[in-house]
Amino acid sequence: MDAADAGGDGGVPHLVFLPTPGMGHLIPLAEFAKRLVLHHRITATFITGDVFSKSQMALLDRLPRGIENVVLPDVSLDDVPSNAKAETVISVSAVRALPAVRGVLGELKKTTNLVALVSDLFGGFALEVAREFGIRPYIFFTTTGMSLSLFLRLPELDAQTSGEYRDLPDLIRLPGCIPLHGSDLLDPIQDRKNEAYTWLLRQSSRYRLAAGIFLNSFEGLEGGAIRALTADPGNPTIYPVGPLVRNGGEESDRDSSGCVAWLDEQPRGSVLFVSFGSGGTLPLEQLTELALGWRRAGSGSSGFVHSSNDPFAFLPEGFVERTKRLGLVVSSWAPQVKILRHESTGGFLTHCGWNSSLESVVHGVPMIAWPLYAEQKMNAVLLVEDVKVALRPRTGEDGIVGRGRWRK
Ligand SMILES: O=c1ccn([C@@H]2O[C@H](COP(=O)(O)OP(=O)(O)O[C@H]3O[C@H](CO)[C@@H](O)[C@H](O)[C@H]3O)[C@@H](O)[C@H]2O)c(=O)[nH]1
Repeated sequence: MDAADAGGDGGVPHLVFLPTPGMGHLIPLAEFAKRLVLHHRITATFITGDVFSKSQMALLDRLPRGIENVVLPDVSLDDVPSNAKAETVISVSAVRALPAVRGVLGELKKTTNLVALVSDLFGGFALEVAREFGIRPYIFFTTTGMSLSLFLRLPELDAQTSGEYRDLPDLIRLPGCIPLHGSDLLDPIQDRKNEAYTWLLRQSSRYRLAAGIFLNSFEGLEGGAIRALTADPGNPTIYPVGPLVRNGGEESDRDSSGCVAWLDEQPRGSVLFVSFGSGGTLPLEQLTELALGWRRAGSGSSGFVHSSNDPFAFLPEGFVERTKRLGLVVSSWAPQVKILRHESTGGFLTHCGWNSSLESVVHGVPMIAWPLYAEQKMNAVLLVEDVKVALRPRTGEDGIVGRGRWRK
């Protein structure tokens, strides 16, 4: 879509972006908005909520002029069970926020040349609202073409399948994609009785209402999937706009952790960077095996990142002290893009979040795939078996990757 195509009767075309909370969604959506505003005659409003974290709001505050942010009051989730899965919580919040979203759209319709709404992958319900206001509804899909293919086929797959997908005897063949075991499909569809599954089904069945879907991937990486998605006349227009990754020059990437200064001192290609994204955690037993395996590896060094409030408390006693010369442990947010593009970094042990995967591919860093949740197992299959830019550690019968398997 370009500015001319956006149409409207006068004034700079204005877009509304509707992200759900979570850095993995916000970072690429913000990157997309930034490029549209800087390279096209477009202005934009992000609609967020009180529930967005400080660092998420800071990221939006740093966007260029021409991008505003409207913060909606929190919706009540008192009736949502405390053990509800993230996909349920996000979908319920998204639906309950719709009246307030309508209010903002109504105002923007009066004051701007509002032409389109772009929501992230949980935005199925907002597509209908955009149509109510006579503006074009788009999805920005923050992960792979392979996952998008699954989302678009989920209603069909649901109708054809009884029982759980993980018990299907045959591989699942999404068009143009490497075949998958049912157990590799994304986590929230692994239990079809769980509400999270019903919500994803409801979300994905609305995808065909979209005027188009922006996909954060590219043909050089997922040629088969993207060609099949674009060739299917039943799909909305697919725009493969990836890889949309930050360049490492952002304020959020400043080196308060000392990572870059430490990397400057290490030999070229010698460092393994370990990070499980903005929300990944490991069971204590696995974290201990990983830490001890790393120490046993001896030569080579690691940046080790963990996103808990007090990650050091989870490491084996004395670990930080004993590994001081071997590597660096960072307690919170690390300047990941700066680390990946540093010449000392030779590998990345990652949870296979799609932004991390793209950042690694863009900077030519081979990966060790350690998927944890969401669609990460699917991403791992793609990276290991199809694109062949990652290896996968062997898991023992107890589901743990032992320290020996970590040896160089
Ligand atoms: O210390 C840190 C930790 C993370 N990041 C950045 O945060 C983003 C993390 O994104 P991603 O790698 O995609 O992980 P998640 O935040 O876990 O992403 C969620 O959203 C992704 C996109 O939909 C999905 O692929 C994942 O499975 C889902 O968990 C990346 O840009 C990282 O560079 C940092 O800069 N520093």
